[in-house]
Amino acid sequence: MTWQPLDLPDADVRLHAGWMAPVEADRLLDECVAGLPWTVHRVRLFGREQPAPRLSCWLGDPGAVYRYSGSRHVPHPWTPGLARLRDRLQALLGCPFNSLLANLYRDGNDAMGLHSDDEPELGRVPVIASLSLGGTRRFRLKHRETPVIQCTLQLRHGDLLVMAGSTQRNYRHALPRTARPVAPRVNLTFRHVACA
Ligand SMILES: O=C(O)CCC(=O)C(=O)O
Ligand SMILES: [Fe+2]
Repeated sequence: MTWQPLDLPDADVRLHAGWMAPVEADRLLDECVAGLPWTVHRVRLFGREQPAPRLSCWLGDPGAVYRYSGSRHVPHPWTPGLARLRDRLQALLGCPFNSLLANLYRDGNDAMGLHSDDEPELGRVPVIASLSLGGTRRFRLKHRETPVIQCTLQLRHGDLLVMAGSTQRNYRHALPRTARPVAPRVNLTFRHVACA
């Protein structure tokens, strides 16, 4: 398998199914679940602060402070394994990543609602590289202006999804809940934030 561009107007989304080999993905999943300082972030939803339905952790370079859903996040330092993965993704995609949001979806009740990764510090044309580990989950993309333009992908263990260009400006994305029994899933989204 290699890169598959998604056929979506006003966007640049590419999926490399099985980008990371299963053995390596197994090891990284275990390292992340056991080794990252997971917390429940608070998110602002309809004007109210509430606990996010998932566990999360920010990692990054010391200056890469990031505002997300109304809170200010100072990153944890890179672990050796995640710093190596960051270097690999920078070389592969030819762009810098100084920050990583890791999410742990413990079961099908954990989810992420429709949003864009369009905070000002990500810049006008952010490149977001997202690695999926663990249980397969659905990922939805929905056009902002024309919501009938949407697509749903299944993200599997080792899949790498890259959202670039005008994707964040024109689309929102989500990881919906599911009633199906699903294994825990870790998602690693590498980003570049402008340092203050
Ligand atoms: O879990 C996913 O695949 C999506 C995560 C996401 O959209 C985010 O971290 O901003
Ligand atoms: Fe996102």
